Amino acid sequence: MNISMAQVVSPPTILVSVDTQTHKASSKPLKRTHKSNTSISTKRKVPRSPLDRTQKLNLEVSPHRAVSAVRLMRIELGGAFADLLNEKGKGSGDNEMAYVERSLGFRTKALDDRDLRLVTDVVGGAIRWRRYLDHLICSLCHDENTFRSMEPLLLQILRIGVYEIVKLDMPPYAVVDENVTLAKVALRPGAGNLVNGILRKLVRVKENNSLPLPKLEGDDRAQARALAILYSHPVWMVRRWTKYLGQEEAIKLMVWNNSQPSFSLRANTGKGVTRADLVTQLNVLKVPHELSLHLDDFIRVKTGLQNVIQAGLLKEGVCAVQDESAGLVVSVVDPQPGESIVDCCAAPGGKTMYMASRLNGQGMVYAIDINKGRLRILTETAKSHQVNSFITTIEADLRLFADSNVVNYDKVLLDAPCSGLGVLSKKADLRWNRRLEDLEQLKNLQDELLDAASLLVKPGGVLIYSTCSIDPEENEERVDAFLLRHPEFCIDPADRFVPSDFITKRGFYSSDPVKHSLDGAFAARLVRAL
Ligand SMILES: C[S@@+](CC[C@H](N)C(=O)[O-])C[C@H]1O[C@@H](n2cnc3c(N)ncnc32)[C@H](O)[C@@H]1O
Repeated sequence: MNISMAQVVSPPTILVSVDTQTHKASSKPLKRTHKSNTSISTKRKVPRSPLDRTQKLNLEVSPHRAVSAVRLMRIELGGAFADLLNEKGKGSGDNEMAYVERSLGFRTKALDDRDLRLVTDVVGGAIRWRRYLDHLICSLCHDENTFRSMEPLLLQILRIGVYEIVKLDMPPYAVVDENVTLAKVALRPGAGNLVNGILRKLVRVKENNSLPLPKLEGDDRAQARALAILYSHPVWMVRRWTKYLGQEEAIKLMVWNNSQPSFSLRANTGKGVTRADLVTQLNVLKVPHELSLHLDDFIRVKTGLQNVIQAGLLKEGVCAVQDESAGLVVSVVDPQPGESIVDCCAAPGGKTMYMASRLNGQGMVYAIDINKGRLRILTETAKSHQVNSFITTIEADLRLFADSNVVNYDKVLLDAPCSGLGVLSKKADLRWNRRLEDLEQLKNLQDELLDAASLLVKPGGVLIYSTCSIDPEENEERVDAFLLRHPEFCIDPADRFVPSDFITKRGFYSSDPVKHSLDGAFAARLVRAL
């Protein structure tokens, strides 16, 4: 098959993409009225002289708290992504301090490795536990209005303090003092007094074992509201999971979502790096790891990802951060040398890279995506992974591309835009940015993309539909609706490609965060009649 770039590049992209990266206005449970009075500016300023810098250096404030407060502001008000800020690692320290200076008016001493780990823990934790923390802060305020009108920076400082005392069990009076200092220096003495009052009350109620938390009692709605505070999730998610999984499993899922995420690394065999090579490198870096039980090229890493990033292993394309649940989707595709595979919603390219490396030097992956910026990342990654000769990128809306394209392919992967409800442990802020209404929009888009993707499958070829959601309405229900519209397709059980533990009664692949300790993902293999 020959498909030149001129034929396929950039049909007009007229529809806006909706994917797991779409950030919507957050649906906060405890609404607050105060407008931001601390700007999160992204403007570059003229570089300061070294003298200026020393004058603005504040040695009283603990660096990890100042940086955490500013990161939290950037995430909540500026739309930055928690996981991306974490991935930047130590190298971004200077830039980070510039943000601190612009937002707080002073610099702190530079972050050391311990500070950096604390920033990751505190920021991730304060975001995940936001609803729980806000409930405690509001309960300990003089009155509800004080909470509702609290300025954003003050609230972030309190969230940090409460999280450190209640969830990290840090020495309480040191936490109180340090956060009071931060509030005084970054805001004003009165703000420090408020932080002092609330955190001291918290220490007392914690010591008496009487944290003001709701009881799990009353009707379903009341229980869902209580669970939403106790496990810090939106009420609609609690209700949905209670309906589909039952209360006990819903709680286990929320506990998983609140736990420190672990990561997997994939050795880049496309570049000739074996898993044994990667193990050697991780040993040199003293990064604790375990071999994946399910995939030959994968290694699990619970801590030490920062060391891997700092050593340049990702940048040099030695390995990629990829969850095993996503790797197993590629196993369901089962790329074979010589095949032509379309990756319909490809960017930023995690699955594209793995598929290309499994072609063993023969065949082509056509990577389509509507988002130019994300496709650019895919192209760069393909170069550093040395699989660019086996990938053709196509910037297009799949629906327009499929309508105008006459070529049929062996395999078509549709890794559809979805709610991302399976990856909430890794994407700490996603739960607050998703709304129930998003699901309806996403389901329509998924149906349209499935119809479009099906046009690209050759007779006898395979369509693989996947998501990183655990929601049946985005998974099995979309497949069922598709099969009703397209009787020329039928289910091809995925049990030949992934361990039976991941196979549902109907032959779909499904990873369950609680059962498998992986992200939640889904994939269905659908074969087109000859
Ligand atoms: C879940 S992400 C894909 C992740 C990717 N498969 C990976 O493994 O890295 C969904 C992607 O669908 C793309 N997308 C959304 N609507 C699209 C459309 N109409 N046509 C093509 N791509 C679309 C988004 O830009 C986004 O990159």
